[in-house]
Formats: sequence, structure tokens, C-alpha cells
Amino acid sequence: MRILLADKLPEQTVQDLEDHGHECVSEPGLKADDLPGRIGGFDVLVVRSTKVPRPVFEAADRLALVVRAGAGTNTIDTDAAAERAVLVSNVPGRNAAAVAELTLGLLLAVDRRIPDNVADLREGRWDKTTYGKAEGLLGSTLGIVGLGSIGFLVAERAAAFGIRLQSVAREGRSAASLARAEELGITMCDSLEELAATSDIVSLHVPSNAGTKHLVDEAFLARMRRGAILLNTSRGDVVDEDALLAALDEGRVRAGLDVFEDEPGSGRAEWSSPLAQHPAVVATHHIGASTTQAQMAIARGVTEIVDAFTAGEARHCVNLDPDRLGSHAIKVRHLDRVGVLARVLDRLSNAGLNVQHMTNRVFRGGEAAVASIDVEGDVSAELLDSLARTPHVLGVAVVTMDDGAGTSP
Ligand SMILES: NC(=O)C1=CN([C@@H]2O[C@H](COP(=O)(O)OP(=O)(O)OC[C@H]3O[C@@H](n4cnc5c(N)ncnc54)[C@H](O)[C@@H]3O)[C@@H](O)[C@H]2O)C=CC1
Ligand SMILES: O=C(O)CCC(=O)C(=O)O
Repeated sequence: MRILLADKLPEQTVQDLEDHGHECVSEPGLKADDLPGRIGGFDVLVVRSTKVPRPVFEAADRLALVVRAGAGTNTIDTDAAAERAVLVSNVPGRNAAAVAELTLGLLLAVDRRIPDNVADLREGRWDKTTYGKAEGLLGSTLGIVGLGSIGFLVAERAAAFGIRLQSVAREGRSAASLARAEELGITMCDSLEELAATSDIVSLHVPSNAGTKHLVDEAFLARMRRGAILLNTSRGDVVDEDALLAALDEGRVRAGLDVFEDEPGSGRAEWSSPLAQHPAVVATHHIGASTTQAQMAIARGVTEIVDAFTAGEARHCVNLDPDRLGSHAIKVRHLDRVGVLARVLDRLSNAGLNVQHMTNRVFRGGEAAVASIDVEGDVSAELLDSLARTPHVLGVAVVTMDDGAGTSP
């Protein structure tokens, strides 16, 4: 695979990928606007914060996979990628501990005004009178919005401080997630409104998408307790920044922020922001994931995704349709001969069946293989019979996706 790395990634990423037989070109200075002119000839693009907009997919000739070396994929036009059949994968969970650590760091920094303490001491001012006033965290209530990889690790760390934990009840939470929440003593509010009104600290860990844009808005901020702390290490646009600025100006809330809606995409830039400069805010430079530990873990994840892709697997892909798995899964065991699959697909096509997903794995020794074909439509006994009678086919089985019942003629 020819791989373009358009961001600063650990040396280890390049080393691992090259050790696995891939050709890597590392150009960390590339910007979103440069990418359309540079993407030609590459199969895989790896990025961190560099934006990947629609023109990149329009200009690409052989691009098949974009790997986001991190969690959030909001910087990549995943719809444009889907239209051109380009897979977009992220590396979930690997940087979660780093973000959770920063989140707790921001909380302590806001509660004790650590940055202001430090700044005054560096200027030669001793001021215990001002800084010797803080609420303290023991027994306070933390509302976690987004109980995923990071949210849970924040919960674990906050529990060690004796902080009470709550989140919002959400449909579709897995049994494992519910059990972990129970184990950590996280109670569930019935609504976001309830969480806002009953938390001393609110910490945001949701992905940025249409459903979470300005999730923290004027109404949410108005419900928050006076003096409450808002922590945002997710994405800038999850918060209505104008509304937050107003709440800060009125002294209603304090905040610890690692992310901003208009933050620079590059490592260094001239940039100022009334939020980041506000005295009631402790702000960092979107460094949640920027620990060596996290970046090494991400580097290993990138290699795993590229290797899986090379072997035909779309791992951690965020732009495949999860509902288009077909109504039936047909397994065809066959001798590994030229033309068998073409004849099988021909019979499916004649039966009016649309293939949704397909893999073909060859057995050790190379004599035989098994094709797994997910199709949408009615699978008749006649079709199964004709598939079974296809030259070099050894056996056919079908599983109906809805009820899991299998037949094996
Ligand atoms: N500051 C930084 O450097 C970093 C920031 N992030 C940001 O943090 C986000 C979360 O990361 P992870 O925890 O790894 O992702 P995750 O996918 O493990 O967790 C996200 C959770 O949010 C929940 N969720 C989604 N929409 C929601 C809504 N409307 N209300 C309540 N819950 C909702 C999901 O069900 C999921 O449990 C990323 O999408 C990314 O934007 C991630 C890594 C580093
Ligand atoms: O790579 C970075 O520094 C940003 C990490 C991040 O925001 C993410 O993983 O979603």
C-alpha cells in the first residue's frame, strides 16, 4: 500500500507500517487545501487533526482508506468518502486515558485556580488571601455527558476523589456499559436538563455531530448551578461558545476547555479567543490526546487498521451503513478455482438478489475456500439448489438474519 501521512505522527507509526511492507510518505505540514493536489497515487491517508474535506475525495484516484489517528472523525467529510467508496476508520479508545487525565487536571486547575497561582508567583506576588478560597471536590456531583471510552475513565478517576457520578439514561446502551456504570455507582438522570440542574461539574465526552452541536446552549447553562464548572475536552462545537461567554461574564459558571470551535488545525498559529483568555477559564491547546503513551497506542492502532484492511477487513470503519447487512447470509464452501465466485454471483444476480457484503477466505493449503455473501431479498430453495450444483461448489448454507435460523441443503 502507498500511504500518505499528512500529520505529525510518532516515528513508530512509519516504522511499523514500513516493517509490514507498506510504502510511507510523511508530510506533516500538509494542510486541507494541499491535500487534493497531493492525494493522487496513494491508497491510504493517515491524519490526526488535518481536515479532509470533499475535494480530497473528488481528486483522489486510488484512495481506499482514510485512517483518523485518534477518536473523533468530525474533521473528515465521511459522507463524501462514502460516496466514493472510501472507508474512514478511527482508532477508538486508545487515547481515552490521556483525555481523562487532562479532564481531571482541568477540574483541579479550575477549582484551585492553579494557573493563576502559578502566574502570580512567577511574577513575584504572594497572595494566599486571594487563592486560599476554593470549594473543594469531595462529595460534589459530576454529570458526565457521553459515557463512552473517555467518559468511563473520567468516572473512574473522579470516583477516587470521592465525587458522586451521574449521567443521562440513553436508549441502546449495551449490557456491558450498564453493568460498568452500576459498578462505578453512576446514577442515571432522566434527561440532560436534570443532569444540568443537579451537577456541580459537567464534563462533555460526546462526539461532534448534528445531534450534539450546541448541546450545551443558553438554556443548558441557565439550568446549571451557580458557580458550577463546565469541562469540555470533546469538541468546541458541542458548546454554544457565545452563550458560554455570557454565562462566564455574569459569573454564573467556570470552565475548563481543551477544545474550541475555531481552533487552529496546525501545531502553531497566531490565535486568540475571548473564551480561552477569560479569567474564569482554564484553557489548553487541544492536547487531550497528546501524551507519548496515547500516541504510541494510537500508532499501534493505525498499523492494525491498515493491516486488517490489507487482509480485506474494514476495521473501526465509521462510514459503512450498519443496517445494510442484508436479510440473509449465504455461506458457499468451494474449491478455490477460477470462475467459481463469478458463477455464484451470476446465479444470485439472476435471482434478483442484491449483494450487501462479501468475503472469501482461502483455507490453509490453498485447495478450498469459503465465501460469505450477505444478500437482500428472498432466498428460494431453487436458488440454493442451483448454487449447490455450481461446478466446484462443495456446500451451501443460509442464515436468515432476522431469526438466526439456518438451513443447509
Ligand atoms: N481533546 C482531545 O484531544 C480528544 C477529544 N476526543 C473527543 O472525545 C469524543 C469522545 O471520545 P470517546 O469517549 O473515545 O468516544 P466514544 O465513542 O467511546 O464515546 C462517546 C459516547 O458518547 C455517547 N453519545 C453520543 N451522542 C450522545 C448524546 N447526544 N448524548 C449523550 N451521549 C451521547 C455515545 O453513545 C458514546 O457512549 C470524541 O468523539 C472526540 O471528539 C477524543 C480524543 C481526544
Ligand atoms: O490527535 C490529536 O491531537 C487530537 C485527538 C483528538 O481530538 C481525537 O482523537 O479525537
